[in-house]
Amino acid sequence: MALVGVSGRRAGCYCLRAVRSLPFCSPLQVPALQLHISKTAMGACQKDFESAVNQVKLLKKDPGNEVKLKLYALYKQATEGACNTPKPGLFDLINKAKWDAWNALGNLPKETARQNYVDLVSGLRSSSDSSSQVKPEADKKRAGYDTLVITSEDCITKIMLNRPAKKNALTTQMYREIMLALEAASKDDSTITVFTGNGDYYSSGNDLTNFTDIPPGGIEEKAKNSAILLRDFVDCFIDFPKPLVAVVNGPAVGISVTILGLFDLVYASDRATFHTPFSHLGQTPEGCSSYTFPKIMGPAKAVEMLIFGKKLTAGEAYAQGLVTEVFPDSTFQKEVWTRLKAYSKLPQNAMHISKQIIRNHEKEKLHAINAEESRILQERWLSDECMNAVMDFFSRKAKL
Ligand SMILES: CCCC/C=C/CC(=O)SCCNC(=O)CCNC(=O)[C@H](O)C(C)(C)COP(=O)(O)OP(=O)(O)OC[C@H]1O[C@@H](n2cnc3c(N)ncnc32)[C@H](O)[C@@H]1OP(=O)(O)O
Repeated sequence: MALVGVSGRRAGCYCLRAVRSLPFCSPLQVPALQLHISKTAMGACQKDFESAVNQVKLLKKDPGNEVKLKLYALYKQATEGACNTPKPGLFDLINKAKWDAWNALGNLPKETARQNYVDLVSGLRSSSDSSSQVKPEADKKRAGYDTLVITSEDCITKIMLNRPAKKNALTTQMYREIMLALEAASKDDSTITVFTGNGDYYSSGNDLTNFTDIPPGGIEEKAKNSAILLRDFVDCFIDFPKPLVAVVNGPAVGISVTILGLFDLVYASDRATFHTPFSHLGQTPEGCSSYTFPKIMGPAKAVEMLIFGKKLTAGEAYAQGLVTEVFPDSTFQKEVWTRLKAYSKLPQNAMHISKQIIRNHEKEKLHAINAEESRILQERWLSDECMNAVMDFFSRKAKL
């Protein structure tokens, strides 16, 4: 089984740009996914799986590169199991994107991968079938994401973190899906892109179970991979070309707070709090916050947050310039979305060019800071301080 005929373009956020250049030659086929069923793909839903593989070739509409990558990864997982090939080189963009997508599935069982593949194709078929009908300009949920709900309406693409039972803690898969979603949003018709959380939390930050899934190369390899993931993830925010808005519906922790310094608007419910307990976790700042926070709120207040882990209320975060505006929780959604819908009607090009003027001169510096923060964290994650903090969380001794 092979993915064939792919070609790449040069890129900064290389993983995602590689996805962009996955080819789609004919509107009636998915030639990048010329799949042959492997004999290893046995099991309860084998027939459904084979049928789904065939249906992919008959899709009327290009499902988009992120979905194609997802299909590729699920197919490989279903037929060969966990990613077992060496990681392609840094500049082998296409193969690295494919490898990353497959590797992100970790130890997902083959049967689950088969089922997920079947479900994904079924979703694609129904959206492909219905897209040939006349449709109102309706809210369209994007297929191909397990941890996010992505919709586009009124020229706004909304990326909603969707693990409410886990307080929207960010798993490895979620980081990858967010990067894919940002890449797609940078190219879609929307004017602005919005992040928010489903449920009572905006996000509880990095999912601490990310530290428990240790690869064969041991914890050093885990730390190295995590540092690369972190750097790539934050790079996508630094480079994002359209106005980026955070609709902070509830408490925010860790990396979900630090990257707010890279957003263009931050609207918060008065229920939201902002907490970066890095020292408590034996960790250090990321998301460029070691630079953006002192710049936004002054060094004294930044130190209180980033070194001493002071949790800010929404009102305090507003007073310190991290938040643009705070709304009462009871009217938060209504007020914010009314505002954003009005903003989204402003001339798109003017807004995007203004963002470039405001942000571009700092991009190089931000990338360097991101690389340095990620490098330092790679070491921190191997420290006793950090490992003990993670173990404390799982033994329920510690809570923020
Ligand atoms: C690769 C890139 C790395 C980037 C690094 C970033 C650094 C950071 O983001 S540091 C911040 C890490 N986050 C935390 O330390 C938060 C840990 N969570 C908590 O302290 C608490 O869960 C909470 C204060 C957020 C909420 O407490 P509450 O009592 O309301 O709810 P819980 O019962 O604790 O949570 C429900 C459910 O969700 C699980 N969960 C919540 N947050 C996380 C998390 N960050 N990682 C893993 N799991 C989390 C929690 O365990 C519960 O699960 P169960 O229902 O299965 O017990």
